[in-house]
Amino acid sequence: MACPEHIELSDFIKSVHRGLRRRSREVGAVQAWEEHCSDGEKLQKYAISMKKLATTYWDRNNTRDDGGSTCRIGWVVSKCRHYFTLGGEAVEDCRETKMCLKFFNREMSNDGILSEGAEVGKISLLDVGSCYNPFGAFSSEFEVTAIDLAPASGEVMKCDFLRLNCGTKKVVESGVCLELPSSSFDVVVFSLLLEYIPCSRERFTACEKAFALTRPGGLLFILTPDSKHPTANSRAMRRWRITLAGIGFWRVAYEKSKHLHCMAFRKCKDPGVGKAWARLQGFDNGPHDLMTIPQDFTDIGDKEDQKVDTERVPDLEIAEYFCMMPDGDYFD
Ligand SMILES: C[S@@+](CC[C@H](N)C(=O)[O-])C[C@H]1O[C@@H](n2cnc3c(N)ncnc32)[C@H](O)[C@@H]1O
Repeated sequence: MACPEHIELSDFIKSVHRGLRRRSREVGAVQAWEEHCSDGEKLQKYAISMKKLATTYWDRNNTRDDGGSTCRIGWVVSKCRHYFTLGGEAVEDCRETKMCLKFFNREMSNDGILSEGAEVGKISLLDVGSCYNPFGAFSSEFEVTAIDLAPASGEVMKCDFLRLNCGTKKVVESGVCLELPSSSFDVVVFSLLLEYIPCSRERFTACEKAFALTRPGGLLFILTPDSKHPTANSRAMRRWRITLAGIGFWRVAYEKSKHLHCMAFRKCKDPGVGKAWARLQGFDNGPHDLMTIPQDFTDIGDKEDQKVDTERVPDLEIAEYFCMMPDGDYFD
Protein backbone atom coordinates (compact mmCIF):
# COMPACT_ATOMS: atom_id res chain seq x y z
CA MET A 1 0.00 0.00 0.00
CA ALA A 2 1.21 3.50 -0.86
CA CYS A 3 1.74 5.78 2.17
CA PRO A 4 0.33 9.35 2.32
CA GLU A 5 3.63 10.99 1.43
CA HIS A 6 4.08 8.69 -1.53
CA ILE A 7 0.59 9.53 -2.79
CA GLU A 8 1.19 13.24 -2.25
CA LEU A 9 4.45 13.17 -4.23
CA SER A 10 3.03 11.15 -7.10
CA ASP A 11 -0.12 13.29 -7.22
CA PHE A 12 1.99 16.41 -7.55
CA ILE A 13 4.09 14.90 -10.34
CA LYS A 14 1.01 13.75 -12.23
CA SER A 15 -0.57 17.16 -11.82
CA VAL A 16 2.48 18.81 -13.44
CA HIS A 17 2.31 16.42 -16.42
CA ARG A 18 -1.46 16.96 -16.74
CA GLY A 19 -1.19 20.73 -16.40
CA LEU A 20 1.46 20.89 -19.11
CA ARG A 21 -0.62 18.79 -21.50
CA ARG A 22 -3.70 20.89 -20.82
CA ARG A 23 -1.83 24.18 -21.29
CA SER A 24 -0.32 22.79 -24.47
CA ARG A 25 -3.83 22.22 -25.85
CA GLU A 26 -4.89 25.72 -24.82
CA VAL A 27 -2.00 27.82 -26.15
CA GLY A 28 0.04 25.42 -28.27
CA ALA A 29 3.08 23.35 -27.41
CA VAL A 30 5.70 26.06 -27.90
CA GLN A 31 4.14 28.66 -25.63
CA ALA A 32 3.14 26.07 -23.04
CA TRP A 33 6.70 24.75 -22.93
CA GLU A 34 8.16 28.27 -22.56
CA GLU A 35 5.79 29.06 -19.71
CA HIS A 36 6.62 25.75 -18.07
CA CYS A 37 10.38 26.27 -18.32
CA SER A 38 10.14 29.75 -16.81
CA ASP A 39 8.25 28.54 -13.72
CA GLY A 40 11.37 27.89 -11.62
CA GLU A 41 9.45 27.25 -8.42
CA LYS A 42 7.33 24.50 -9.94
CA LEU A 43 10.34 22.90 -11.65
CA GLN A 44 12.25 22.91 -8.38
CA LYS A 45 9.37 21.36 -6.47
CA TYR A 46 9.02 18.72 -9.21
CA ALA A 47 12.75 17.90 -8.99
CA ILE A 48 12.66 17.47 -5.21
CA SER A 49 9.45 15.42 -5.35
CA MET A 50 10.69 13.16 -8.14
CA LYS A 51 14.00 12.50 -6.40
CA LYS A 52 12.26 11.67 -3.14
CA LEU A 53 9.71 9.43 -4.84
CA ALA A 54 12.37 7.52 -6.73
CA THR A 55 15.01 7.23 -4.04
CA THR A 56 12.74 6.71 -1.03
CA TYR A 57 9.96 4.63 -2.54
CA TRP A 58 11.06 3.15 -5.90
CA ASP A 59 14.75 2.33 -5.78
CA ARG A 60 14.70 0.10 -2.71
CA ASN A 61 14.18 -3.66 -2.63
CA ASN A 62 15.22 -3.82 -6.26
CA THR A 63 17.34 -6.92 -6.07
CA ARG A 64 16.01 -10.32 -7.06
CA ASP A 65 16.97 -13.49 -5.22
CA ASP A 66 19.37 -14.35 -8.05
CA GLY A 67 21.14 -11.00 -7.58
CA GLY A 68 19.59 -9.44 -10.71
CA SER A 69 17.97 -6.04 -10.61
CA THR A 70 14.25 -5.48 -10.97
CA CYS A 71 14.32 -1.70 -11.49
CA ARG A 72 14.35 0.39 -14.66
CA ILE A 73 17.93 1.53 -14.08
CA GLY A 74 19.08 -2.04 -13.46
CA TRP A 75 17.42 -3.13 -16.70
CA VAL A 76 19.44 -0.58 -18.68
CA VAL A 77 22.68 -1.51 -16.91
CA SER A 78 22.25 -5.24 -17.54
CA LYS A 79 21.34 -4.73 -21.22
CA CYS A 80 24.43 -2.50 -21.65
CA ARG A 81 26.68 -5.13 -20.08
CA HIS A 82 25.28 -7.75 -22.42
CA TYR A 83 25.55 -5.56 -25.51
CA PHE A 84 28.87 -3.80 -24.97
CA THR A 85 30.94 -6.28 -23.01
CA LEU A 86 29.44 -9.73 -23.68
CA GLY A 87 29.34 -9.68 -27.47
CA GLY A 88 25.83 -8.36 -28.08
CA GLU A 89 27.02 -5.64 -30.43
CA ALA A 90 28.86 -8.12 -32.65
CA VAL A 91 25.70 -10.26 -32.86
CA GLU A 92 23.68 -7.21 -33.93
CA ASP A 93 26.39 -6.31 -36.49
CA CYS A 94 25.85 -9.71 -38.09
CA ARG A 95 22.09 -9.25 -38.04
CA GLU A 96 22.40 -5.84 -39.67
CA THR A 97 24.73 -7.23 -42.34
CA LYS A 98 22.13 -9.89 -43.16
CA MET A 99 19.44 -7.24 -43.44
CA CYS A 100 21.61 -5.19 -45.76
CA LEU A 101 21.96 -8.19 -48.03
CA LYS A 102 18.21 -8.81 -47.87
CA PHE A 103 17.09 -5.23 -48.48
CA PHE A 104 19.86 -3.93 -50.75
CA ASN A 105 21.72 -7.03 -51.90
CA ARG A 106 24.97 -5.57 -50.59
CA GLU A 107 27.18 -5.52 -47.48
CA MET A 108 26.75 -2.92 -44.73
CA SER A 109 27.92 0.37 -46.19
CA ASN A 110 29.48 1.53 -42.94
CA ASP A 111 32.88 0.21 -41.95
CA GLY A 112 32.11 0.43 -38.25
CA ILE A 113 31.80 -3.27 -37.46
CA LEU A 114 33.28 -3.90 -34.04
CA SER A 115 35.77 -6.72 -34.09
CA GLU A 116 35.03 -9.36 -31.50
CA GLY A 117 37.18 -9.03 -28.43
CA ALA A 118 37.85 -5.34 -29.08
CA GLU A 119 38.90 -3.53 -25.93
CA VAL A 120 35.95 -1.93 -24.19
CA GLY A 121 36.49 1.07 -21.91
CA LYS A 122 33.83 2.78 -19.85
CA ILE A 123 30.50 3.04 -21.61
CA SER A 124 29.65 6.69 -22.29
CA LEU A 125 26.03 7.26 -21.30
CA LEU A 126 23.87 10.36 -21.71
CA ASP A 127 20.97 10.33 -19.24
CA VAL A 128 18.32 12.76 -20.51
CA GLY A 129 15.87 13.92 -17.85
CA SER A 130 18.15 12.39 -15.25
CA CYS A 131 16.73 14.31 -12.28
CA TYR A 132 18.94 12.83 -9.54
CA ASN A 133 21.58 10.92 -11.57
CA PRO A 134 20.53 7.33 -10.85
CA PHE A 135 23.33 6.01 -13.09
CA GLY A 136 25.92 7.71 -10.86
CA ALA A 137 25.90 4.54 -8.76
CA PHE A 138 27.48 2.70 -11.72
CA SER A 139 30.41 5.06 -12.31
CA SER A 140 32.94 2.22 -12.45
CA GLU A 141 31.33 1.02 -15.69
CA PHE A 142 29.77 4.17 -17.13
CA GLU A 143 31.03 7.63 -17.99
CA VAL A 144 27.76 9.40 -17.24
CA THR A 145 26.63 12.74 -18.62
CA ALA A 146 23.43 13.58 -16.75
CA ILE A 147 21.20 16.45 -17.93
CA ASP A 148 17.82 17.75 -16.82
CA LEU A 149 15.54 20.73 -17.24
CA ALA A 150 15.61 21.06 -13.45
CA PRO A 151 18.39 19.05 -11.79
CA ALA A 152 17.77 17.59 -8.35
CA SER A 153 21.46 16.89 -7.81
CA GLY A 154 24.76 18.77 -8.31
CA GLU A 155 25.99 15.98 -10.61
CA VAL A 156 23.27 16.80 -13.16
CA MET A 157 23.72 19.64 -15.66
CA LYS A 158 20.86 21.96 -16.40
CA CYS A 159 19.74 21.54 -20.00
CA ASP A 160 16.60 21.64 -22.10
CA PHE A 161 17.18 18.68 -24.39
CA LEU A 162 14.61 19.99 -26.87
CA ARG A 163 16.78 23.07 -27.35
CA LEU A 164 20.16 21.38 -27.13
CA ASN A 165 22.45 21.82 -30.12
CA CYS A 166 24.04 18.64 -31.44
CA GLY A 167 27.38 19.99 -32.67
CA THR A 168 31.08 19.26 -32.39
CA LYS A 169 31.87 19.88 -28.72
CA LYS A 170 30.46 20.21 -25.23
CA VAL A 171 29.38 23.78 -24.56
CA VAL A 172 28.29 24.79 -21.05
CA GLU A 173 27.52 28.43 -20.25
CA SER A 174 26.60 29.63 -16.76
CA GLY A 175 26.01 26.02 -15.72
CA VAL A 176 23.63 25.37 -18.63
CA CYS A 177 24.55 22.73 -21.20
CA LEU A 178 23.90 24.21 -24.66
CA GLU A 179 25.69 21.80 -26.98
CA LEU A 180 26.95 18.21 -26.98
CA PRO A 181 29.08 16.51 -29.64
CA SER A 182 27.28 14.41 -32.25
CA SER A 183 27.89 10.66 -32.48
CA SER A 184 29.75 10.72 -29.17
CA PHE A 185 27.69 8.55 -26.81
CA ASP A 186 27.51 4.78 -26.63
CA VAL A 187 24.16 5.10 -24.89
CA VAL A 188 21.36 7.65 -24.60
CA VAL A 189 18.67 7.02 -21.95
CA PHE A 190 15.10 8.35 -21.89
CA SER A 191 13.79 7.00 -18.59
CA LEU A 192 10.24 8.26 -17.97
CA LEU A 193 11.06 11.26 -20.17
CA LEU A 194 8.83 11.07 -23.25
CA GLU A 195 5.50 11.21 -21.39
CA TYR A 196 6.63 14.42 -19.68
CA ILE A 197 6.93 16.08 -23.11
CA PRO A 198 3.38 17.17 -23.95
CA CYS A 199 3.28 16.71 -27.72
CA SER A 200 4.09 14.03 -30.22
CA ARG A 201 6.14 16.29 -32.51
CA GLU A 202 8.51 17.28 -29.69
CA ARG A 203 8.87 13.65 -28.62
CA PHE A 204 9.93 12.91 -32.18
CA THR A 205 12.42 15.82 -32.05
CA ALA A 206 13.89 14.33 -28.86
CA CYS A 207 14.35 10.98 -30.63
CA GLU A 208 16.03 12.66 -33.61
CA LYS A 209 18.43 14.40 -31.23
CA ALA A 210 19.17 11.09 -29.53
CA PHE A 211 19.99 9.69 -32.98
CA ALA A 212 22.39 12.55 -33.68
CA LEU A 213 24.20 12.13 -30.35
CA THR A 214 24.54 8.32 -30.36
CA ARG A 215 27.50 6.75 -32.14
CA PRO A 216 26.70 4.24 -34.92
CA GLY A 217 25.97 0.93 -33.22
CA GLY A 218 25.15 2.70 -29.93
CA LEU A 219 21.87 2.29 -28.04
CA LEU A 220 18.87 4.45 -27.19
CA PHE A 221 16.91 3.20 -24.19
CA ILE A 222 13.28 4.23 -23.78
CA LEU A 223 11.43 3.35 -20.57
CA THR A 224 7.83 4.37 -20.53
CA PRO A 225 5.06 3.62 -18.00
CA ASP A 226 2.09 1.42 -18.83
CA SER A 227 0.28 -0.64 -16.21
CA LYS A 228 -2.01 -2.43 -18.64
CA HIS A 229 -1.50 -5.98 -19.77
CA PRO A 230 1.31 -6.48 -22.30
CA THR A 231 -0.81 -6.30 -25.46
CA ALA A 232 -3.15 -3.42 -24.50
CA ASN A 233 -0.91 -0.72 -25.98
CA SER A 234 1.06 -2.91 -28.34
CA ARG A 235 -0.21 -0.96 -31.37
CA ALA A 236 1.12 2.29 -29.92
CA MET A 237 4.43 0.64 -29.14
CA ARG A 238 4.56 -0.70 -32.68
CA ARG A 239 4.03 2.82 -34.03
CA TRP A 240 6.94 4.03 -31.89
CA ARG A 241 9.04 1.17 -33.20
CA ILE A 242 8.27 2.02 -36.84
CA THR A 243 8.84 5.72 -36.23
CA LEU A 244 12.21 5.07 -34.65
CA ALA A 245 13.19 2.67 -37.43
CA GLY A 246 12.36 5.48 -39.87
CA ILE A 247 15.03 7.58 -38.14
CA GLY A 248 17.50 4.69 -38.24
CA PHE A 249 17.00 3.06 -34.80
CA TRP A 250 16.54 -0.71 -34.81
CA ARG A 251 14.88 -2.32 -31.79
CA VAL A 252 17.17 -4.87 -30.17
CA ALA A 253 15.52 -5.48 -26.78
CA TYR A 254 12.01 -5.25 -25.44
CA GLU A 255 10.40 -6.23 -22.17
CA LYS A 256 6.98 -5.42 -20.73
CA SER A 257 7.10 -5.45 -16.97
CA LYS A 258 4.03 -4.91 -14.84
CA HIS A 259 4.27 -1.13 -15.07
CA LEU A 260 6.75 -0.34 -17.83
CA HIS A 261 7.69 -0.89 -21.43
CA CYS A 262 11.49 -1.25 -21.48
CA MET A 263 13.03 -0.86 -24.93
CA ALA A 264 16.53 -0.66 -26.40
CA PHE A 265 17.12 0.62 -29.95
CA ARG A 266 20.39 0.37 -31.81
CA LYS A 267 21.53 3.21 -34.06
CA CYS A 268 21.99 1.25 -37.28
CA LYS A 269 25.50 1.47 -38.65
CA ASP A 270 23.73 1.66 -41.99
CA PRO A 271 20.62 3.77 -41.21
CA GLY A 272 19.16 2.70 -44.57
CA VAL A 273 18.33 -0.66 -42.96
CA GLY A 274 15.95 0.81 -40.40
CA LYS A 275 14.41 3.12 -42.98
CA ALA A 276 13.88 0.27 -45.47
CA TRP A 277 12.15 -1.81 -42.80
CA ALA A 278 10.00 1.15 -41.76
CA ARG A 279 8.94 1.69 -45.38
CA LEU A 280 7.88 -1.95 -45.60
CA GLN A 281 5.61 -1.30 -42.60
CA GLY A 282 3.94 1.57 -44.47
CA PHE A 283 5.92 4.38 -42.85
CA ASP A 284 5.20 7.23 -45.20
CA ASN A 285 3.10 9.65 -43.16
CA GLY A 286 4.30 12.42 -40.87
CA PRO A 287 6.54 10.43 -38.56
CA HIS A 288 6.16 12.84 -35.65
CA ASP A 289 2.45 12.03 -35.48
CA LEU A 290 3.27 8.48 -34.53
CA MET A 291 4.98 9.21 -31.21
CA THR A 292 1.70 9.48 -29.36
CA ILE A 293 0.78 8.38 -25.84
CA PRO A 294 -2.77 7.60 -24.63
CA GLN A 295 -2.98 10.90 -22.73
CA ASP A 296 -2.66 12.85 -26.02
CA PHE A 297 -6.24 11.82 -26.74
CA THR A 298 -7.64 12.31 -23.28
CA ASP A 299 -10.06 15.13 -22.75
CA ILE A 300 -8.83 16.94 -19.68
CA GLY A 301 -11.15 19.41 -18.03
CA ASP A 302 -10.13 22.74 -16.55
CA LYS A 303 -10.27 21.67 -12.96
CA GLU A 304 -7.09 19.98 -11.83
CA ASP A 305 -8.81 17.98 -9.13
CA GLN A 306 -11.93 16.96 -10.97
CA LYS A 307 -13.11 13.43 -10.21
CA VAL A 308 -11.63 10.75 -12.41
CA ASP A 309 -14.15 9.56 -14.97
CA THR A 310 -14.01 6.91 -17.62
CA GLU A 311 -12.68 9.33 -20.22
CA ARG A 312 -9.56 9.71 -18.12
CA VAL A 313 -8.64 6.06 -17.97
CA PRO A 314 -5.17 6.61 -19.47
CA ASP A 315 -4.42 8.94 -16.56
CA LEU A 316 -5.39 6.13 -14.27
CA GLU A 317 -2.67 4.03 -15.81
CA ILE A 318 -0.09 6.64 -15.02
CA ALA A 319 -1.63 7.10 -11.58
CA GLU A 320 -1.36 3.40 -10.93
CA TYR A 321 2.23 3.37 -12.11
CA PHE A 322 3.26 6.22 -9.87
CA CYS A 323 1.39 4.78 -6.91
CA MET A 324 2.37 1.16 -7.24
CA MET A 325 6.08 1.50 -7.88
CA PRO A 326 7.29 1.31 -4.25
CA ASP A 327 6.58 -2.37 -3.95
CA GLY A 328 9.64 -2.70 -6.11
CA ASP A 329 8.94 -6.07 -7.76
CA TYR A 330 7.19 -4.84 -10.88
CA PHE A 331 10.18 -5.14 -13.15
CA ASP A 332 10.56 -8.90 -13.21
C1 LIG B 1 9.54 11.49 -14.51
S1 LIG B 1 11.09 12.28 -14.35
C2 LIG B 1 12.20 10.89 -14.58
C3 LIG B 1 13.51 11.01 -13.83
C4 LIG B 1 14.50 9.86 -14.04
N1 LIG B 1 14.89 9.75 -15.43
C5 LIG B 1 13.93 8.54 -13.57
O1 LIG B 1 13.77 7.60 -14.36
O2 LIG B 1 13.66 8.43 -12.38
C6 LIG B 1 11.23 13.16 -15.89
C7 LIG B 1 12.42 14.12 -15.89
O3 LIG B 1 12.61 14.60 -17.22
C8 LIG B 1 13.02 15.94 -17.14
N2 LIG B 1 12.77 16.58 -18.45
C9 LIG B 1 11.59 16.73 -19.08
N3 LIG B 1 11.74 17.37 -20.25
C10 LIG B 1 13.07 17.61 -20.38
C11 LIG B 1 13.85 18.25 -21.37
N4 LIG B 1 13.30 18.77 -22.48
N5 LIG B 1 15.18 18.35 -21.19
C12 LIG B 1 15.75 17.83 -20.08
N6 LIG B 1 15.06 17.21 -19.10
C13 LIG B 1 13.73 17.10 -19.24
C14 LIG B 1 12.19 16.50 -16.00
O4 LIG B 1 12.72 17.70 -15.47
C15 LIG B 1 12.21 15.34 -15.01
O5 LIG B 1 13.25 15.45 -14.08
